[in-house]
Amino acid sequence: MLKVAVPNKGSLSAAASDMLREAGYAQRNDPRELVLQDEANDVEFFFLRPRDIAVYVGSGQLDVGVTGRDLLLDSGAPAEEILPLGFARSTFRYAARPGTATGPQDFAGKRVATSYAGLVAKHLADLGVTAEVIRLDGAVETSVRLGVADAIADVVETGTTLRQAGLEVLGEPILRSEAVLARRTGSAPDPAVDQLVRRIQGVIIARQYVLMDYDVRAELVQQAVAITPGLESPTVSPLHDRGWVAVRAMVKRHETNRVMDELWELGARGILVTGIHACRL
Ligand SMILES: Nc1ncnc2c1ncn2[C@@H]1O[C@H](COP(=O)(O)OP(=O)(O)OP(=O)(O)O)[C@@H](O)[C@H]1O
Ligand SMILES: O=P(O)(O)OC[C@H]1O[C@H](OP(=O)(O)OP(=O)(O)O)[C@H](O)[C@@H]1O
Ligand SMILES: [Mg+2]
Repeated sequence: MLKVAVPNKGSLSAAASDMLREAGYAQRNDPRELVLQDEANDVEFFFLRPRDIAVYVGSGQLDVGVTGRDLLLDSGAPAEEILPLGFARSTFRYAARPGTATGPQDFAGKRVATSYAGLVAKHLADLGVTAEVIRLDGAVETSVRLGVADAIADVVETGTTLRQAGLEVLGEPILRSEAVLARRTGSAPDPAVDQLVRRIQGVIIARQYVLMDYDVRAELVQQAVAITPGLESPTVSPLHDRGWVAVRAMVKRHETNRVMDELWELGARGILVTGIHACRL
C-alpha cells in the first residue's frame, strides 16, 4: 500500500486534501483522524505536521508527502521535490525596520529571527555573512519590536503582516515557495507513485485550463487556431454548412476572456467555454 503524508494543519492542509479528493482519493472528514486507509486506491494517508513531512519522507518510512518547498529545504532531510502543486504560493524574504539595513550583507554581527533556521543559516553562510540566527516558532514579525532580533526572515504573501509590524522587505526573495509533492532523494521508480503523480497532474491541468468550442468560417481556421493552439493540436470538425468548421481547444483559464474577444473579432461565433472536471494527458 502506498503511504502518503498529508499536512494535518496550517495553510497547506485544506488545499492538499481538496486536491487529493479531486484526484479521486478518500480524505478524512474529522480533523482528529491521523491515519486513513483508502482501500479502493490502495493508499494509506498519514496526517502529519507539515514541518515533519520531509523528515518522514526522507527517512523512507512514507513514500511521498505534500509539504511546502520552503519547509522541505529548511528540513535538510534527504527528500526532493517531484511535482509543484500550484497552491500555498509564497516568497521567503528578509525584512527589517526601514533604514536599518539594505540587504542581508548588513546583518553581520546582528540577530535574525526566523522559523526557518536551517534555510536562513545556509543562505547567510553562502553569502559569507556571520549573524546570529534566532529560531522562533511563529509570529516572527513581532520579534523586532520586542527587541529579540534586528531583522527577520519569513514567509511573505501579501506583505500585510510585515507592514502591520512596521517592517519592510530587503532585496530579492530568498526563495519562491509553493506546495510540492516530495519523495526520498534517489528512491527507485515506483508505478504506484507514478499513478498518484498522474492523477494530481490531471487535477492541476483541469484547474488551469478550460475547453473552448467555437465555429469559424473555414478560410479563417488557420488564424483561429493560432489564437487557440491548444496543448498539442486543436480538433477541427466539419459543420453541415460547408463554409464553416467547429474548433475545440484547451485554453488557459485566466486567458479565457481575452481569447474569446480575439476570436469574436476574427469572426468566430457560438463560442462556448466548459470547465474540465478531470483529465489524463
Ligand atoms: N500567508 C501565507 N500564504 C501562502 N502560503 C503560506 C502562508 N503562510 C504559510 N504559507 C506556506 O505554508 C507552509 C507552512 O505551513 P504551516 O502549516 O506552517 O502554515 P501556517 O499557516 O504557517 O501554519 P501555522 O501558522 O498554524 O503553523 C509553507 O510552505 C509556507 O510557505
Ligand atoms: O504576507 P502575508 O499575506 O501577511 O502572509 C504572511 C504571513 O502568513 C504566515 O503567518 P501565519 O498566519 O501562518 O502565522 P505564523 O507566523 O504564526 O506562522 C507567515 O508566517 C506570515 O507571517
Ligand atoms: Mg505560520
